[in-house]
Amino acid sequence: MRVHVADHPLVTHKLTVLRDETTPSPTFRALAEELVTLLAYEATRNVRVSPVTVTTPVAEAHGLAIGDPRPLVVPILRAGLGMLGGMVKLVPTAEVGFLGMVRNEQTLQPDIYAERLPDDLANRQCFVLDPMLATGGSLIAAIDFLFDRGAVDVTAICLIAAPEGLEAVKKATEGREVTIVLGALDERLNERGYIVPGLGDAGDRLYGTV
Ligand SMILES: O=P(O)(O)OC[C@H]1O[C@H](OP(=O)(O)OP(=O)(O)O)[C@H](O)[C@@H]1O
Ligand SMILES: O=c1cc[nH]c(=O)[nH]1
Ligand SMILES: [Mg+2]
Repeated sequence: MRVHVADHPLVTHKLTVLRDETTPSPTFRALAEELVTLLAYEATRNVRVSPVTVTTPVAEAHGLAIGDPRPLVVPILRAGLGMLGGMVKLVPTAEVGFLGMVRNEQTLQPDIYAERLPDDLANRQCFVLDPMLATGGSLIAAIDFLFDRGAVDVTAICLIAAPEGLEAVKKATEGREVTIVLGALDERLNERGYIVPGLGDAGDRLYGTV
């Protein structure tokens, strides 16, 4: 598993405002989109491309086009939806599929309650969006789901992760082509499975639920 933790003042600045409990939902939503755009730059480093030639007003230019089949972007509902706009801004030709997941706050086990993805993901590159990687249970379930459908590699973009969750994902995905791109790797999980210092419940903060 490849892990990349962004080390850039713009990312850290935006994350700092996102973490602040006084930041209201509209600002939180705007920042989540901006952050994913910055992280997507690294996450798409190995996106499949094919060579193309275009004609400029001066000469022929050899370049690249985002590959065929198109990458599949999968936001994990609810909170991952807050990252979708930023991702498709950067990769507008991507296909988008959805996975609805909720973590049982007593057992901390994830449950998949909705799915709208292509049946066959053979040979597809997938980009999973979820702001929080806490115990890792949700991301492991999402990655398993995509590989079971035939995906060949999965890159997850998360704004904040806990070391315990990152380790769990690493163990669970051994031997598979998995990349995790993070805005920050925080200190730990608390006794309720929340990331410390984290930002609280990302879904609630995005959508104003209290
Ligand atoms: O790593 P884990 O311990 O599995 O926790 C992380 C998950 O928890 C949050 O979703 P939540 O279940 O709160 O659903 P929501 O997006 O609808 O708020 C978050 O967006 C992740 O999907
Ligand atoms: O810190 C956490 C843990 C799980 N889900 C969240 O939204 N935040
Ligand atoms: Mg939530």
